[in-house]
Amino acid sequence: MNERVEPDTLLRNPVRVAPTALPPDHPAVRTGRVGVLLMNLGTPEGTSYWPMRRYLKEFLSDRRVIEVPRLIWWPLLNLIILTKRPGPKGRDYASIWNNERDEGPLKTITRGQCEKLQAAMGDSVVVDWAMRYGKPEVSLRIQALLDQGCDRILLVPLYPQYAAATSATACDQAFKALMQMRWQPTVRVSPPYHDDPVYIEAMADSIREGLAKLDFEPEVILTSFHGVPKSYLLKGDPYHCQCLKTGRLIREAMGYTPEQMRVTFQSRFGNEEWLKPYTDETVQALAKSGVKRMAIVAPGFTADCLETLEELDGENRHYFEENGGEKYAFIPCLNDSDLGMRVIEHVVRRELQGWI
Ligand SMILES: C=CC1=C(C)c2cc3[nH]c(cc4nc(cc5[nH]c(cc1n2)c(C)c5CCC(=O)O)C(CCC(=O)O)=C4C)c(C)c3C=C
Ligand SMILES: [Fe+2]
Ligand SMILES: [Fe+2]
Repeated sequence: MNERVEPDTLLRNPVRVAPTALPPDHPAVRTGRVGVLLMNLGTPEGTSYWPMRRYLKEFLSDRRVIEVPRLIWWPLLNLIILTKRPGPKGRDYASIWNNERDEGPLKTITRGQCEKLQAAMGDSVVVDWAMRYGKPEVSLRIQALLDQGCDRILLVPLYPQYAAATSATACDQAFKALMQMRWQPTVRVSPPYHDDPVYIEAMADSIREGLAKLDFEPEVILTSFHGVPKSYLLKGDPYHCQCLKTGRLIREAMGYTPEQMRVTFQSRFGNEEWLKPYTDETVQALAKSGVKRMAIVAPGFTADCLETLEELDGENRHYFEENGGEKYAFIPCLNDSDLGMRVIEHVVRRELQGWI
């Protein structure tokens, strides 16, 4: 017999009964499942010129990231930046590339987080992951969750601190996909967790674990966050304040003085003033002032990526050593470690209350 689904059971656990409205595999059938979509920034598909250019073009065309008027930005981006930047940045990416999987570490780690979260949550939810720029696309992964019967979706921007340039643009991308839908799923967005005690404790534990592996005790530890232009702070973005609060809470949890553990901002781009103090300048100044042993950690990154592995573990290490520093340690991000998964699972379970 040709099995059918009763119209009123399309919403929950379709029961196969005598022929009525829709076949059970019709795309409109929703089975009342809950989806969780982990969203991170994105990474190029390859390290050669064209994949790098495509990635940078998508990223740097985002008005949430670059707020310079288009009339000025468009020629600058297309004529200069997209000609010059893909080459050297591609080489930087090649130095940290996961050759086994042929992908950036950000992808490998985010997939790992997704798989581990799915294992921890069991059948109660369907967990997936997507990238704001590049692949896997947010719109396709939302569709994949719908195809698996999800009628409620929790969007999880994987950024402890909120910034319009990261969390908001990831959500924009999800909402853009929802705009095309007749039957939208019900959506929740997980909030920033910059001061959540579970996150702060996980960071403190991870730093303790990192320090315990060293053959030296750092005189100074930097907590380095990705920067944004200072003008974003002045326009009301809470990112700067959230970073400072995270930095203070981690420092207090570890019992360091403000001299021993400091917040800095890295990865500046262009000539505008960005959030200060700059990580690279601080590293150089510390070495020049006679500091011989330092460590650096990046609490704002949920996964290791170009900005941590190449910039913090590579570039800044050289700055320190070139200027008289002797011992330098980079402490990895939480990634898909037990500590990292404790944080993600905590945030997800809290935001799913009432759904599962
Ligand atoms: C030019 C403006 C940029 C702003 C503003 C910005 C904010 C911002 N970015 C992250 C996290 C990441 N950024 C990464 C790489 C990266 N960032 C920018 C520019 C801005 N970021 C560029 C151009 C790049 C690509 C590399 C380069 O060309 O320099 C990454 C790494 C991705 C990877 O594949 O490894 C992350 C992660 C945050 C958290 C943030 C503001 C809060
Ligand atoms: Fe960035
Ligand atoms: Fe960088």
